[in-house]
Amino acid sequence: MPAATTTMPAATVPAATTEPTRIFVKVLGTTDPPAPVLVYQGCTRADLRATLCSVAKVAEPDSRVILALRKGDGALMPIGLQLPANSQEDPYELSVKIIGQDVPEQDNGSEFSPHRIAVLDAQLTAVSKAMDPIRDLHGLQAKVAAFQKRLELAEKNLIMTQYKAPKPSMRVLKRLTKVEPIFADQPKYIFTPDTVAYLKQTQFNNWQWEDNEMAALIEHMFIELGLVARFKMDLATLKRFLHTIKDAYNANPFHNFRHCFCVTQMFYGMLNECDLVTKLDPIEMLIGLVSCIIHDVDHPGFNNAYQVNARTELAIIYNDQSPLENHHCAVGFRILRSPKCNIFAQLSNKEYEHVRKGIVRCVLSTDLTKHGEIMTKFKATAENFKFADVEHKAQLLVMMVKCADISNEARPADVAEPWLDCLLEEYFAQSDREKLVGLPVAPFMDRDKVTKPGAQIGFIQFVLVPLFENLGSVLPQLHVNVISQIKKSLAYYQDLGEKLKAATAAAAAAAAAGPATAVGTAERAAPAPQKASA
Ligand SMILES: Nc1nc2c(ncn2[C@@H]2O[C@H](COP(=O)(O)O)[C@@H](O)[C@H]2O)c(=O)[nH]1
Ligand SMILES: [Mg+2]
Ligand SMILES: [Zn+2]
Repeated sequence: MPAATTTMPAATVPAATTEPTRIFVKVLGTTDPPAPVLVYQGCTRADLRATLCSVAKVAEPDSRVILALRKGDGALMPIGLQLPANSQEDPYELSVKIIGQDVPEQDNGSEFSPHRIAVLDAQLTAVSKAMDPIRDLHGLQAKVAAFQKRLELAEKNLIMTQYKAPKPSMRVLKRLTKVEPIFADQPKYIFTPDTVAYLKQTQFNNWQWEDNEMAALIEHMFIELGLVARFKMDLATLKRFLHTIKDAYNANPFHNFRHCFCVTQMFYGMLNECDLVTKLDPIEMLIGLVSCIIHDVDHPGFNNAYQVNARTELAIIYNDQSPLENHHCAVGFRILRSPKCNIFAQLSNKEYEHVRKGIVRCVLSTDLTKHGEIMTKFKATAENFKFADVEHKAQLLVMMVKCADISNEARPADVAEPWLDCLLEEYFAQSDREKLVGLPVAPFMDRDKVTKPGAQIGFIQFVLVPLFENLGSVLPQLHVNVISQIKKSLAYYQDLGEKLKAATAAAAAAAAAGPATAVGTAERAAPAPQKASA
């Protein structure tokens, strides 16, 4: 006999305007038949959670209750109002975990039972929450170091202190609809001539700056390149655009606003060091700069492979085709479309179309699966490169944005190495999650397989050096600071790799000789070589 239909709480059912969606939900670990649930348009996600809890006979939902809804094929379904209707024969499977409870009887004992996964998921969430202060500590250490550096620079009069506005500064909220006005008396940053000259160098140290300062430095680039004047940008709009973008970057270990700043600054550094400011049109510099700024906006911290394998919303929306890069582009242009952030407001239609086309091309080109194709095309173009050729310059911009995106190892060692730690932290968080939910794990992301030299040697040898040398065939000035630094980095990691190999062999020999003599891991036993700096 079919179970009685569960409907949403009466108070949340709107005055029947649209037919509700009927879904069937089977509670895992019970013998109850699939329960029909009516999902009304207008109800909230919280209502839906409450209803699912009542179907599973769990008391009031709170943050300790973890619900996981899967289709029959195992795909996780977001518990939201767009759940497609299904049938009693093919119901959604609902697993419930209450944090703090042991694995109950309904666990079928299998390591990968949906219930066990829900339990592990809940534990991971709890552990992750508990880790927050530790992550903060990591961030705090970097902040303290940055602050010390600022003090040193201030003492040397290299930077001027921030002008404090008499009114409290306005907070720019995360979502576009809440963009707040920027007033003329907002905190202003006045950078010394030394700082603005330093900003033009590819060897710039990003770690000394807070987020607001980095936004102000990017604002400075627009002004200094003449883009504000040429495209009649309203300065308050430019500030709001930059702050809205800043807030739309997530606090990931790697894909965060600081990465956005580094990429943008490397692009600006290359423009200057390679004499491109006079060779490119303002509109081309605008395309490159804005591409860098939006290129990873709202990155979720999980890469394209994860998006596809976990069948996430982004993978569905973009049909597995560069879901992240498509998303960054869409979010960027959505922000730009808002009148309060539209730095393109004064562009003619023709100019806007050119800019949009160029930016979309550059951002989509940052998907490394397109790397080979772009390299081959540019190699052919570079043989007879002409600054008078618009398509040649469009390809140059693509290459410059790609280079800037992966340019950490082109910076001095003390700037580059912390970025590798950030990247690995993000990789490991992804692979830990993949292991937990049974998704494929890429070896280069697996904490049990990755070493720093292992991560860098191949990447530098087979991606970075060929990429920068390809661009360097058109921009030979890149050899002076950038390509030479990349090669120093390669030598450093090759040296570290050798030392690690020797230490691993020594540790294995010691272990074979008897457990008492095997001390520490190979990595700990390896003497840390000094990394060559610029
Ligand atoms: N092994 C390394 N991989 C790197 C490094 N820098 C970047 N990357 C990889 O490239 C992509 C760049 O694209 P993004 O738009 O996601 O930033 C990044 O995700 C890494 O996978 C590096 O130094 N070493
Ligand atoms: Mg990206
Ligand atoms: Zn990036």
